[in-house]
Amino acid sequence: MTAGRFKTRFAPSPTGLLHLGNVRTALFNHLLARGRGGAFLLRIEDTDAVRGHDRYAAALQEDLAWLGLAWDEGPDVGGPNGPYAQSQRGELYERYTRVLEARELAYPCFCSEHELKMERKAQLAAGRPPRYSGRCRLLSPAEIEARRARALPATLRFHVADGRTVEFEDGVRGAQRFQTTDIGDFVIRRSDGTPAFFFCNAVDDALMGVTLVVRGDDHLANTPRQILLLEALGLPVPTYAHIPLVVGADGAPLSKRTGSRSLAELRAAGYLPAAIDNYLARLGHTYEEPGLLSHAQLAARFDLARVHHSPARYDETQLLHWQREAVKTLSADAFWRWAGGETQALVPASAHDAFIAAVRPNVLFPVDVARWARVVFGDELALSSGAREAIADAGRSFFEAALPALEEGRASFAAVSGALKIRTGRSGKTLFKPLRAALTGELDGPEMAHLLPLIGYERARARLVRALAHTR
Ligand SMILES: Nc1ncnc2c1ncn2[C@@H]1O[C@H](COP(=O)(O)OP(=O)(O)OP(=O)(O)O)[C@@H](O)[C@H]1O
Repeated sequence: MTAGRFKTRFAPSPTGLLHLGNVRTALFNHLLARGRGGAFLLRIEDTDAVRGHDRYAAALQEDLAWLGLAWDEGPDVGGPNGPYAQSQRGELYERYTRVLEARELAYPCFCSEHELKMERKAQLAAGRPPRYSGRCRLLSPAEIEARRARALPATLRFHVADGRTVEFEDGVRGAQRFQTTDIGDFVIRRSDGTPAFFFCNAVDDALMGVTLVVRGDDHLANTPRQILLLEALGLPVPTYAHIPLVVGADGAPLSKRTGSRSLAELRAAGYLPAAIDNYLARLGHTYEEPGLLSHAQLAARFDLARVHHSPARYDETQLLHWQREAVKTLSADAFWRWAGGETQALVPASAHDAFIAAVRPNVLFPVDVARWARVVFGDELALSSGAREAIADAGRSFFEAALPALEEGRASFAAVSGALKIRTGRSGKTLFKPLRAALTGELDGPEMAHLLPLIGYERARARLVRALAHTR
């Protein structure tokens, strides 16, 4: 067991792809570890009998690595407290349940689901909060043996002494108090022999030397139970910080079960790690700095005291804002890789830098870049309906004048539009709109002064001839 060093962790259950809710929890833990020179640990919580664990465990590691949330201990990288997948730690949990049994703090419970349900119903009807009555704790050794002889399924329950108060200082929510009388004896091993989530989770945090647990406030009610377990086992109790969940537009928490948009999906669409990083670090947490920050800067300024106390609402407009900021900062090489195969195939090497400079302010995703690559370098220019209309409105005489103006100005947009202004007497929108429509097929886009040299004289000429044909 390592002690002392500041250590946070992310402990997902690999039951689906990570969404922005769980990713933000991972990020907050990572920022805290990096900001305080501590360690960040990744643990895979795969004890429940759900299929697909391996696939999702691999996917979540890929996601975290892509986002730059490298773990100092965990799968692949190893560390002194492994193994880091709970499915490989069964013996350890057994050992700690035996400790509780030996201390007479855990006992087998043979109550059936039906019996428990009836008990809860009766308690609720009597206006009391439902909790296990502790009935099986009173069984004598002989009665226990008799039930075992009948092969009755049994869970293992942890005995919670009545009349105590569990107190802890939550890193976000401040002082917390829970009465043990409200908790009741709870299950630490299911009847199929698998250990319960909060048992393994608490034991692992202690054994792995985690000093700060930052997790969603969906876990708040587990915390007093986990503190009681760790105290009973004589294991160190970490500090806890419960952060409000990220909710969707409908106000419901993002969840794997409800098919919230996954990080993998956002990555495939071309969202950049810096955009996600900056968006999530500010989702329910305040930074003074308005601009894009590096991960190290985000970490240095992260503070649990600035985590908001109400649920954070996922807002795609904000995410797009950070995406725009992140696109601005991509190096030419990174931009090129991000832009993808279609753009790489269309844009000649000699035009790389000029093309990036031209389109960068107008693109958010690789599909946008590819669209401009087709507009500039494609042979077949598609005309939007707006562009068709603008060309028709400008009329035949406009394009008859545009051809010699192009001849004169060649690939300089200032020269071409200047010559066209003289020839047609038009200026402003009435000049630029049909010209852009004919040359790009669109009414908006990157500056024509940047685009025309890339489109080049030959292609531009063909496009004006085609526009002329459209005016007939
Ligand atoms: N919507 C959310 N917002 C913020 N944190 C979340 C959200 N959903 C889950 N978490 C947190 O992510 C961490 C990892 O959780 P885990 O992968 O086990 O997901 P989960 O709790 O099973 O969620 P899900 O509902 O998506 O299955 C936990 O600390 C959990 O509190």
